Amino acid sequence: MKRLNADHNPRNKDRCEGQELSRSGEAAPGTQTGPTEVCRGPAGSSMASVAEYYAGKSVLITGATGFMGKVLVEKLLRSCPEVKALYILVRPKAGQSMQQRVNDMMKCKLFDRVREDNPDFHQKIVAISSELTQPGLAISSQDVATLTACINVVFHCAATIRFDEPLKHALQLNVIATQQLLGLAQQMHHLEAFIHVSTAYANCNRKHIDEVVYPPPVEPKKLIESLEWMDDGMVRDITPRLIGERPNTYTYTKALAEYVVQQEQDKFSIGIIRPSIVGASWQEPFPGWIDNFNGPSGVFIAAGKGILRTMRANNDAVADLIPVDVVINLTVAAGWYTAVHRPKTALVYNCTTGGINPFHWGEIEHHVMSSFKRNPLDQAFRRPNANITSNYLINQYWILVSHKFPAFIYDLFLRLSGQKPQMMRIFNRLHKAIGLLEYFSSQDWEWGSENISMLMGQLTPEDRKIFNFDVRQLNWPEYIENYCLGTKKYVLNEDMSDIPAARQHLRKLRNIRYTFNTLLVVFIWRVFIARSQMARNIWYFVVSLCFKFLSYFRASSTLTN
Ligand SMILES: CCCCCCCCCCCCCCCCCC(=O)SCCNC(=O)CCNC(=O)[C@H](O)C(C)(C)COP(=O)(O)OP(=O)(O)OC[C@H]1O[C@@H](n2cnc3c(N)ncnc32)[C@H](O)[C@@H]1OP(=O)(O)O
Ligand SMILES: NC(=O)C1=CN([C@@H]2O[C@H](COP(=O)(O)OP(=O)(O)OC[C@H]3O[C@@H](n4cnc5c(N)ncnc54)[C@H](OP(=O)(O)O)[C@@H]3O)[C@@H](O)[C@H]2O)C=CC1
Repeated sequence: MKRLNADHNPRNKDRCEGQELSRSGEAAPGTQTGPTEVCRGPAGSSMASVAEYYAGKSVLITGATGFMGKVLVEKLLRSCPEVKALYILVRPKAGQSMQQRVNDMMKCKLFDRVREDNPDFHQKIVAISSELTQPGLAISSQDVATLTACINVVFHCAATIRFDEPLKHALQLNVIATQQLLGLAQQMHHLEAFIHVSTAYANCNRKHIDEVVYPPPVEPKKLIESLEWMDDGMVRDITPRLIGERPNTYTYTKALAEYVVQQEQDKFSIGIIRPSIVGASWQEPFPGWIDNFNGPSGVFIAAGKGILRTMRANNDAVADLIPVDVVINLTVAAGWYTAVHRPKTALVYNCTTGGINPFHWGEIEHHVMSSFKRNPLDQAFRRPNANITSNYLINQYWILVSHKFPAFIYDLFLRLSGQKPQMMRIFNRLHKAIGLLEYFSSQDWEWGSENISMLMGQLTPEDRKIFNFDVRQLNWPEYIENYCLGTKKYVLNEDMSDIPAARQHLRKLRNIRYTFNTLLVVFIWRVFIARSQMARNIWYFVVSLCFKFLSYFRASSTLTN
């Protein structure tokens, strides 16, 4: 471990020696953040509660229109009501101007509680036009001047989270844009904390992951320079060699980004948050809030609609889901801690559940299925009945029997009735998506969580409740139930009052299945009987046995009367 010369920087003058809270030693010298040393900030500031700290502060958020960014904006407005302003970097998209997008975002149900507390909450949100893939993040010089003059805390959430992103694009957004944002942060006169949102899977090539920044797979600067002159075809060809044991360009570029962020730890105080698989909210602002198909949500929905019947996953592997509100509470608290205590080196927080309150994919399957049977989704294709298996061949068999065959029959029916076939197309997309997720559901990892415990210990009892990230209290079955309901209400926008009709629909599907199965058995049997003497003999034997039993039963009941 090399202690970096934080005190060479005038901004770090009042950093002081602190007590050691955790020690982990695997990373290479000069690249690891541990042991995590903390130090007291200026007298009095360490006594401030989280909300007191954010009072009067200006905060910059990237990725505020995304899943986690929105929850972060909401939480800061609701639980730190004295925050001065939230500057959010937003780009125009899909024919909508930046302002239209921000207006739509603020109308979202997620903000209902904030709206109740403060109907004028939108006045605190300042949208700044920015395209992160452009030079200078495409922020106007006037906006740069505003940001450098007033920002106290930066939360960097923006990223491409697609698993199939071409390397050049993933690098552009996840690494180069991060570098540019760090450049902007350096110019900020009053910056107190820079919080970077990474992923717990940035180092998924390791089995045990400590709260340290590991050596990058390649020096980011060199990679950026090399990719500059390569055309897309060349980059595509060398991507598998570059990403090595990592499953995709997403985890690879997130690992590089962590390193790039850590390189700036001498210049300002940094925190790196590493959430695992972020799911619907647990408690805040209400249980079950979710607004996208990413990660497990798409899988749950596909299973709830009866489309997904089989997937490769290990029943006994830990499903490291983490509720979005837990991640955001930790992020806000880490912002407070980083600003107030000014750690000498970037502190990494592994925001995971597996080591603290483990739950397994097999259990997830059970609870998701029973939840969707109790509260079905509208117009299910078949009755929800998904099974996970770690066996490749068994999975392939069920894909053929339970995915491809029904899709073929359904598309045939659509064709015959003059409609456009669609089921095969849906299944092809589903297979692509689950194929990309299987890596994460087929194995498990261990994450160290000393910094999380340390942070929890630093909060006042009141803050521990307001910014709760103690997942020991998480009741998984209840959480999964609310998660499934959340996908129904907020992702699919289905009406809860239609649940009785959805149940009726499932009963209809069950009856269709029973009828179909009975007809199939009768048909096969008839074909068999017509062709085989042995089958006929068995059939006569069974029928005569039934008759004998009936006559015996009749005779014995006549005698007793
Ligand atoms: C009950 C059984 C129990 C099962 C248990 C097993 C569950 C396993 C779950 C494992 C999750 C592991 C996640 C690991 C997360 C790593 C953590 C992070 O840092 S990173 C954070 C995590 N990052 C991610 O999760 C990113 C993963 N997603 C991707 O990379 C891309 O979306 C894509 C490659 C899958 C499809 O690309 P492309 O073909 O260009 O198409 P589009 O993108 O345009 O979408 C097309 C359609 O598909 C829809 N849909 C989307 N996702 C899913 C899904 N998962 N599923 C189903 N559907 C999905 C989408 O809504 C759309 O529908 P529609 O509007 O047309 O109707
Ligand atoms: N979701 C998960 O399971 C996990 C997420 N994370 C991390 O959390 C962070 C947030 O993830 P999440 O909220 O789920 O992701 P989303 O995809 O929901 O949000 C991504 C955000 O980044 C913005 N963005 C993307 N490209 C650009 C661009 N070129 N210019 C400006 N803004 C851009 C998006 O803006 P726009 O709306 O304009 O597209 C959006 O606001 C990411 O860093 C991710 O790596 C970590 C672990 C798990």
